[in-house]
Amino acid sequence: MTCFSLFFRRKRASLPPHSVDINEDVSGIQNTNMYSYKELRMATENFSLANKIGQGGFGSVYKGRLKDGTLAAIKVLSANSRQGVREFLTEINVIADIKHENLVELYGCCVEDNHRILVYGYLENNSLAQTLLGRGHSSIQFNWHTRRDICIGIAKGLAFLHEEVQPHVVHRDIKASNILLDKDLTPIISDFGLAKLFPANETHISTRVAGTEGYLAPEYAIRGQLTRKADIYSFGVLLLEIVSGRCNTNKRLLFEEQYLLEMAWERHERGKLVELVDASLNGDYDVEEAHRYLKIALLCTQDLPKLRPSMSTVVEMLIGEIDVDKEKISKPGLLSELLGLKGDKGDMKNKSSAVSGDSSKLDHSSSSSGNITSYATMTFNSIYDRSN
Ligand SMILES: Nc1ncnc2c1ncn2[C@@H]1O[C@H](COP(=O)(O)OP(=O)(O)OP(=O)(O)O)[C@@H](O)[C@H]1O
Repeated sequence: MTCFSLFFRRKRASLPPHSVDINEDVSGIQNTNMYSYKELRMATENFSLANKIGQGGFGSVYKGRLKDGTLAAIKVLSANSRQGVREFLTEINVIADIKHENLVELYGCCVEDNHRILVYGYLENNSLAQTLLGRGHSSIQFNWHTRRDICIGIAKGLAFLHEEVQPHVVHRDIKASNILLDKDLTPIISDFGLAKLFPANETHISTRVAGTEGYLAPEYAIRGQLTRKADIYSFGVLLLEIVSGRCNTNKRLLFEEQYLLEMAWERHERGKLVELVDASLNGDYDVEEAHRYLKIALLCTQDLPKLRPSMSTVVEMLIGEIDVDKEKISKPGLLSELLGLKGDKGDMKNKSSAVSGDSSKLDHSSSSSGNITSYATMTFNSIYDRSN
């Protein structure tokens, strides 16, 4: 096992199952409504399959009607939850006091015997992963205006967490499946189980890496250095997904098309960024705006965290208040330093085999594009694949 594989034990790597006892201190929960198990059982008709609306790492999610008639999404921590009790507590700790139109609303929780349940506002239109990026049929029309509004809404929610909430919140798991849509297709950021609070005087912390493959900022994935810029990187990846209508990684495609971020950098260098816009829009979009959005995505996914704009700047860029054309985008490069792989392509090839032992993908990457990010992503992915 290489040292890198420690980072990537599971797709949603965090705590090992049962690392925190179910009875971990819940007595401190004060800042939210406490529901009785009986009320939630009645709300969901005894947690019936008919009311089950989702399944995540945490456990099952049910739709239910509370005593006062409000519709709710009721998340039941499963006995063998890999999200764990600690994330249950984090979720309450982080969002119970926060209200924003782009953040999920926590109505309360239930802590009774071994039951650990979270109760949220119910959101009618599933997640972006299930709708925009899902393979199944979705009745939602994601036209350009809708996509633009979704991008702006997510950015505003994140800017609020990063810059207005005290202590600041880093979400750590911004991705398509954590963006839910309400009945008006307003995007709502959910799933705060991995979030970290940053007191005002702390700019970064070193932490165990948790998050989702494909969205992880390199400095965080490699060094565990967490700042708000890690969320901004993930947001950049998500922005690319929304504009292009595809997942960041799709291993069923031709090799050259498997990694969306690679494609974006490659198109950017050829001055053809706009080729990435979702073909299903049939050209019905504002070309300048779409180009701007793709450029913002690249600004957010620059290797050096300090070069990535803040979230409030991203909001201004998205709504057109800052001229993105004047912004310089720094090509990938830092990854090679982080991996200790400075040098020419030949160098990278040799070291790649040494690190991962899987030279076929890496050879392909370095010879086809010579792009260091591409190379490093391949390294990440091969390490990741083998450690799972
Ligand atoms: N507030 C909500 N309103 C409506 N549906 C919800 C709500 N919260 C969750 N869901 C549904 O439940 C599903 C599972 O959500 P959950 O947050 O538990 O897991 P996930 O984010 O999909 O996966 P993971 O836990 O691995 O990140 C969602 O995809 C969504 O369909």
